[in-house]
Amino acid sequence: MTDKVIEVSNLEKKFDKTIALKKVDFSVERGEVVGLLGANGAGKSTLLQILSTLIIPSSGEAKVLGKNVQSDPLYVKKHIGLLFGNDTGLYHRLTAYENISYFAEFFGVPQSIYDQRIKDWAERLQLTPHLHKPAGALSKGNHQKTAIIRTLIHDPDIIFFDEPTTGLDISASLSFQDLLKDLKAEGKTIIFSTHIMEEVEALCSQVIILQSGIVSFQGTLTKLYETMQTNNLTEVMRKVIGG
Ligand SMILES: Nc1ncnc2c1ncn2[C@@H]1O[C@H](COP(=O)(O)OP(=O)(O)OP(=O)(O)O)[C@@H](O)[C@H]1O
Repeated sequence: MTDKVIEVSNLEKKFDKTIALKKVDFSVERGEVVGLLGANGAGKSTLLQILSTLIIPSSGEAKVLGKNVQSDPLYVKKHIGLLFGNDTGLYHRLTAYENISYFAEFFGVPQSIYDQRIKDWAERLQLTPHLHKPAGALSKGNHQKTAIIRTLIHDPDIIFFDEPTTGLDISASLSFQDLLKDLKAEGKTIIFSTHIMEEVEALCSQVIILQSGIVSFQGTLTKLYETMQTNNLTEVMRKVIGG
């Protein structure tokens, strides 16, 4: 039996005259890691923002864990983690630790549990020496690592990452990839947008390609390679989005 945890049907989003998403249909099963690909402006962030209840669609429907994102936003918010690469939303005067623990308490995570999670993940992402510095004084990469831990601290079932490795160095990016593999092994469902093809090849069981707001492909990488008659993802994306 399939267990569809994300269902999107006929979804559209317009910003004045700009059509950001057009008749978008897809579903994601529990435990999938999905790479969301497309050129700048293709609609990736818009789609993730609708799934995260941050903006409302113009028409159509999006469901997360069987709940409509518009009619049940609180339920959806409780069960998702989200991170937007260009806007971490951290409080600059609070330390990295305080930013994460504030969020954990908001979600009712007991201190003994969140302390252990912060300790483990900070170690993995090489953030430990910076945990007690104000977020405003952190480098871009350490800021992003703090936001990654904050995204995961309430142990969400579904995780949306919009360009999560923005600002991370190679070592931290690889640690992040390992973290994603562990989350996948725990059965989490993850959708992440990225322009880094190596991340997609290393992590994704499925890919969704958006072109000018339209889903032009959804399926496994194997299927994508067969369709495009090459097993080089960068080549595929060059053909699909040009340049
Ligand atoms: N708040 C907004 N107001 C007006 N137009 C918007 C708004 N948000 C997005 N758009 C437009 O919607 C389209 C899709 O943008 P979106 O940010 O979803 O693309 P993206 O695929 O995430 O791009 P990138 O790879 O550059 O992050 C673009 O034409 C963008 O200019």
